[in-house]
Amino acid sequence: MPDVTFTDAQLALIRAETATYVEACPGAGKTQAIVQRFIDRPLTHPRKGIGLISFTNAAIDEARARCTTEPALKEAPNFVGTIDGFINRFLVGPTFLARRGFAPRFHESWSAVPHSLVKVSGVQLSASLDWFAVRDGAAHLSPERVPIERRRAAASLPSPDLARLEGEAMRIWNRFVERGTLSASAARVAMRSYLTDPKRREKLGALLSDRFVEVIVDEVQDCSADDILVLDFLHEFGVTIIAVGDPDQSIYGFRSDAPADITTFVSKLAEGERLNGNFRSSPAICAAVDSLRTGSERDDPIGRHAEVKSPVVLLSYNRRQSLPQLIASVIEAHDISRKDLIVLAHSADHARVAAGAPGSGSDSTSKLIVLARAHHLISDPHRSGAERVAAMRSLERTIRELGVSEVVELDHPDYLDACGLSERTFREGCLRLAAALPRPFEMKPSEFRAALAALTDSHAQLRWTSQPLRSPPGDTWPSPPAVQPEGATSFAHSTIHGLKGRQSPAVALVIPESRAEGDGVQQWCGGLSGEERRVLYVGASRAERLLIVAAHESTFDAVKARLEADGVPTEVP
Ligand SMILES: Nc1ncnc2c1ncn2[C@@H]1O[C@H](COP(=O)(O)OP(=O)(O)OP(=O)(O)O)[C@@H](O)[C@H]1O
Repeated sequence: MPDVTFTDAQLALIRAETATYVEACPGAGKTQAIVQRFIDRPLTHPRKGIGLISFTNAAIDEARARCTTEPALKEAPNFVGTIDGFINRFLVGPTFLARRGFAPRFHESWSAVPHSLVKVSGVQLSASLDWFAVRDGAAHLSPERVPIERRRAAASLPSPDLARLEGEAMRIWNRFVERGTLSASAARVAMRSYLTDPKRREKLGALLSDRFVEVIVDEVQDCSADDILVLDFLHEFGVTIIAVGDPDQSIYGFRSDAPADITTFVSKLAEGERLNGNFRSSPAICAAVDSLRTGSERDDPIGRHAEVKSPVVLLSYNRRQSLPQLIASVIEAHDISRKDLIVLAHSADHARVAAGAPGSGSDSTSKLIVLARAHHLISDPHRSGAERVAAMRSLERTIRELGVSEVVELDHPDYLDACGLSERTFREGCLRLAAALPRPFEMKPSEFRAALAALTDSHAQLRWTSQPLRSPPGDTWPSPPAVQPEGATSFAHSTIHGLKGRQSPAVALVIPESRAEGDGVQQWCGGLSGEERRVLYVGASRAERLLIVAAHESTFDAVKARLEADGVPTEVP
């Protein structure tokens, strides 16, 4: 960890004796301070543990890295992890086991679970189970969870079709839960029901207050209504809650179907001094962040970049493909090395293209196309580790869905048993399959299908069949993924959500086309608060020395005018 001298406000947070909430600006050292608290506190109670819960990996990674010198810190009775991990481990897992006699299996989302696609014959839209919210035993398609490119199709579904789709979603959901397969949202539904049963609540409360003396919560603004239920429950049973957050960085509202009342919860805690000093960013970046913030607070640049004079650089673009070159010229002029820049956008594909990396291609759910795309991503050395792992999971899931009739409906552990495989040998089998395939997008879909049909050893080992695979119309691939030209390099890139809690010396923030139904720039320039504006705020506040705002030409004038009106030093190269 960097050698830091904590400020008085940070020290007050590190040493608070009672349940406390502290609000802070971006880069205020919240994460640094709570990790320090986590390291310092375990001696406060001889037997009980401390929990550190975060919504981003930044705090978790930092805490785990610090624990390498004292490994006992991350062991029982302490806990370091996400709120999902906390809910599964301490609330849903043990209660489910006690009630049903077997332990549930948890998945971050349904997308990793085979057979979780919701399809109804005669209904145009096939839906991910992740797009539904379940309340009181009924599934509701939640438009905010539908990817933007499918949202219109979802919104225009006739009501009878929607009802059938929701009915089918509930049926699939119940079947999984019955068998003990739970996504994070299914675990929350179970948790809600456990916590509303007074006897169970009492029992769980006693267990948890015996286990934890304190739970520290980072990024509390990202709590859903269910997360608040957990914190409220812990507070009620006497576990000290230390919460830190920045309300303007709340960018996960789209995941919940009910708004979380964070204000009421934090009002039950003592309010610590706001951390206004921004250790991360230069003065121009702090000014841009102030402009993007809905409230009137001001960040004070107090860190090692407080003397950096660079203005915020504004770029206008028409096609995202033109951005890599424009960005390269800007960083050269500002003496920033390529490795110090990250391109950020709301959408992963926008960030990728603006960074000069190839796009992902079609989002079709046809199994042949899914396999082709997964194979392409796995074998592309320019893809990040995370992308290749996600592609591997998608290939594994598809192979399971292509299972022969005796195994296709089995739950994963039963499937492994039936095939005589372990999780490791199953994964190795899928990896071997991927390695044996030719490059799909250099041949016709029917030829790729024939190559899959010829993998008889793999069919026998993993018990799958290529028979249901169909070639797309005209035997041509719909929008195959682009290939990185030989010798070309792209910038690092990420979604804004993906860089939450972290920072980079230089950031190019890509603002997309203006949208008739409203967008972040309209909220910002119209003085309105809104999640899309907050996403821009989070993106801009990741920058340490140089912020490039690359705005589509449909929003550029508005962005420039707003920044200038707010006194932000800008430069248009
Ligand atoms: N007292 C301090 N002195 C010097 N540097 C500090 C201090 N506290 C934090 N920092 C540095 O400031 C940067 C931001 O810290 P940190 O990530 O903890 O902020 P944060 O409040 O969690 O930010 P955000 O909410 O925007 O993600 C880091 O580089 C950290 O090392």
